[in-house]
Amino acid sequence: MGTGGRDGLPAGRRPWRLLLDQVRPHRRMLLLGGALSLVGSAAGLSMPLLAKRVIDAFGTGAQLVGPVLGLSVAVLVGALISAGGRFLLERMGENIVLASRRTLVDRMLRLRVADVDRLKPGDLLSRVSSDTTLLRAVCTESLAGLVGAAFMFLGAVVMMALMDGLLLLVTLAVVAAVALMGTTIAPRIRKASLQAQVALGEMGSTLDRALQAFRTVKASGAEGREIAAVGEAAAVARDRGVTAAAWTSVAGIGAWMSIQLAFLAVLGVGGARVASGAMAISSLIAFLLYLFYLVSPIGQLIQSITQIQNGLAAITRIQEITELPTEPAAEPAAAGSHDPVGVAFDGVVFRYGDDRPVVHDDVSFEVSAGGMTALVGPSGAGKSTVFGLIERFYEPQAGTIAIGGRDVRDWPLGELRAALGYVEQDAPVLAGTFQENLVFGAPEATDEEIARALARTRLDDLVARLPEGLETPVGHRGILLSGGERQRVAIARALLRRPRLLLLDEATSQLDAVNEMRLREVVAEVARETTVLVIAHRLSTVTGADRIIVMEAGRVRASGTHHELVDADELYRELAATQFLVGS
Ligand SMILES: Nc1ncnc2c1ncn2[C@@H]1O[C@H](COP(=O)(O)OP(=O)(O)OP(=O)(O)O)[C@@H](O)[C@H]1O
Repeated sequence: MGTGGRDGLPAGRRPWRLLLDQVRPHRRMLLLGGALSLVGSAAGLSMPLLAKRVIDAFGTGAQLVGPVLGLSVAVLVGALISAGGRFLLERMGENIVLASRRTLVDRMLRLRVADVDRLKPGDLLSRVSSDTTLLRAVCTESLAGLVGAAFMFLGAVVMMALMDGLLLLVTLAVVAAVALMGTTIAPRIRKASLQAQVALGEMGSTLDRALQAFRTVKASGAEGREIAAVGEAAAVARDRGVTAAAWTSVAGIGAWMSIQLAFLAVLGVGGARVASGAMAISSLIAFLLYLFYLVSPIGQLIQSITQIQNGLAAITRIQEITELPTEPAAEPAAAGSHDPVGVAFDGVVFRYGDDRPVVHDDVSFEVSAGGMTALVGPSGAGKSTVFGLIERFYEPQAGTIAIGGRDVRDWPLGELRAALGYVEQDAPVLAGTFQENLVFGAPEATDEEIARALARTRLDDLVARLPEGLETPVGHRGILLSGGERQRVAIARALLRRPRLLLLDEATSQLDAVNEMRLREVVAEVARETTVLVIAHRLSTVTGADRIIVMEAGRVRASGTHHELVDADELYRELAATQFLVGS
């Protein structure tokens, strides 16, 4: 994101280059579409001359059929060729939008977790949907339109020069004024456009927040405030859009007035020359028609400048994402060993950012392969962060983390993640059907493996009761399932990957006694086959763990079995006392 110059606009001409990079792969289509447009324009350029011939034929009483036929064919062929060229350019624009969306999404999903933590999902969405759309107009109408307009402009100038040099000078003085105005106004349009897109992104993220926490919004009676917040962001986008429109109008009015002046001047000077017999009336009409051909490229120029400024703003926002570093490629690993592995943290120091507090302050512990180990401790002690570091979502500032005796940095990322099963805290189910959620991490899982995972997570009864079985939708973020069911679906999904180490971040929400017992059974059973590291918020779920590690304020303060810790560690004794008190 460090490319911003003043006003958040990119420094130098880089966005231009980026814009051309988008177009380069489609240059053949651009050339063909552009060429057709040019031929269409050339047909247009021939019209005033053909019209002059028709007028002269009237005057002299010569044959009319030839000139009229020529004019009609030029109109028809010119229109058809222009339409073909335009279609090709539009098609190219759609291809550019598709390519930029694909690149952007590919990049986004490969970003590092630490970077995505800082970004807003709604804003990211708006970059993929709305910013990319702006590129279409730039690459079709603007770039190709500019080429066509330049051709028309030069063609008209040449024809006018051949007809009358003085009238041409009058006309060019006007054009110079318009060009000067365009260069002053363009940066303002671009700035307003960038700000409008930023406001749109802001609106997207505000709406996204409200939709993600729909129930909380309603339960908090916050609908009105959230509606107002989204509306405010939309109003900012509108204001910026209006600012851009105002500058575009200024440019348009300026151009229009200059053109009127040019027409009047040409009519005045030309009329006098016709009156004195220095110029034929048909030549003045043809000249005025060419002036018309000079005017439309100027209009096109103004429009192109606006669109290009919008496009440059959009590409800046797209570039902010594509410039971020990505994770090393995490290609899915080939099925390797499924033997359980141990974990070792050695002197790990970690903070989420240079300006953030230390979360792990010299954390060291070892978990041997197989069996179940629990991480317990007060909220904020740094337990979930242990999982984030094992998955290599983040890199510690000091110390080492080894999985199966090998430093995590020495594991190919895909292989490391294939060896791990990770069950996030809360809402770990995506949208789609039961089946889609189960095989999310293991698309090649067989029906037999799915049935086994369902049985192991005690979900088989539930699925048997559902009208559509595995094809039943689970709702957005699994909203149609209960908290306990969601957690077991997430465990089943992790198990289908046959992990060598299962990381289970227990949901903080209270499960009912039946669900809690089921979860305990599931975990105990899984621990017979693989290493299970569970973050427990309820000690009752882990009293049977082989080993319990007690964390407090970013440090490991004790470890042992439940009974050892009740005897030896004050904090653990307190946690146990409070929880059993509450539980009884
Ligand atoms: N993505 C993040 N970016 C910045 N800070 C974070 C991030 N995740 C956690 N933290 C901070 O790190 C600290 C430890 O968080 P962590 O989630 O590891 O604690 P925890 O022991 O798992 O807590 P809990 O039991 O409440 O889930 C907290 O102070 C938290 O605010």
